[in-house]
Amino acid sequence: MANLPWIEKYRPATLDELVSHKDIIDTIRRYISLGELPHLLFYGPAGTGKTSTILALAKQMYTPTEMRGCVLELNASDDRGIGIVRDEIQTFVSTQTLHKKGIKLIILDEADAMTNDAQNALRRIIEQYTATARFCFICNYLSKIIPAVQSRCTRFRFGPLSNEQMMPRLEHVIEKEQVQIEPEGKKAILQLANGDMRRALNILQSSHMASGLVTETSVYECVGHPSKNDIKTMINVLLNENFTVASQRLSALKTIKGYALADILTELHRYVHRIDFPRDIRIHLLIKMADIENRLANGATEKLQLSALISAFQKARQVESS
Ligand SMILES: Nc1ncnc2c1ncn2[C@@H]1O[C@H](COP(=O)(O)OP(=O)(O)OP(=O)(O)O)[C@@H](O)[C@H]1O
Repeated sequence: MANLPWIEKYRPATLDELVSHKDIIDTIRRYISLGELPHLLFYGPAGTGKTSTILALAKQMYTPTEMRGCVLELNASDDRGIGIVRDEIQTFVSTQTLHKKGIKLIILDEADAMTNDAQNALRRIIEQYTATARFCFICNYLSKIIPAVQSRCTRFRFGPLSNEQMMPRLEHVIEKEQVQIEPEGKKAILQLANGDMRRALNILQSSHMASGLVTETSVYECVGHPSKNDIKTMINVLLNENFTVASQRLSALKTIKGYALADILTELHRYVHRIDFPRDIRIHLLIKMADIENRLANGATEKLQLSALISAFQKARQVESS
């Protein structure tokens, strides 16, 4: 246990340990108590407890010995094509087990990576073995699950966790691991995690390992995310310097600190909303920044996109002064 990453060490073992999504957990508890589990489809952003919920449900439904025979868990490291459906899943659901107690559970984690052929092949199997097996599909993008599979399942959306929901869990781990941390450090972790509990625990663990006392600065440094001071400097440069100076200073800052332009854009976005720009200028900046983010996500070079960002601010200033 001691060597485990904290995300695994503190993976909720029971449904009670899961923070948030109370409605979903209550509904699942009802299914278990009535012994009427439907096929399930959990979807939503990463690190919100989808896998933990189904694993906790499985632990509640089966003893450890039964788990081995009754639960099949497939994730992204397994083949996602039609072969796995024909071979592994079909064989698993059609084989009799020594434990006659109940139904089998097939967990298809990261189901959005399954090919359409594989999902289509599952339609028959889901219906054919509905008396003896239940399927749980887990994915980030609902649109990647074919409508025929969606309509066979009861869907649950796991939204991002709020800071109020994450804080007690974060503090639980801080206490157990005796992490020295300042209140501002906790706030920085929650802000960077953005509703993803896995990310929050990973940042906490790496910041703790990197420095004795976890502070706001050490958290930002640890993940290589632009600090508030550096963002203020960047805004200042963008709003006041000419193109050449802005280009030199931002490139230098970016290189020295190793910041990614995508992270800089995320932080600038907050500022653009906060600064009192005239309406047209704000709209111009937001559209340009969204374009740059899109191009970065599609593999454009950072150098050219940084120039595009500086140009967007230069243009905004021109419009404002004219
Ligand atoms: N609701 C929650 N309550 C408590 N801990 C959580 C919760 N959600 C996530 N965690 C923590 O984050 C880790 C990752 O969670 P989990 O694997 O369940 O996320 P997921 O929603 O399945 O993510 P992904 O879509 O990336 O697979 C867990 O091991 C646990 O430590």
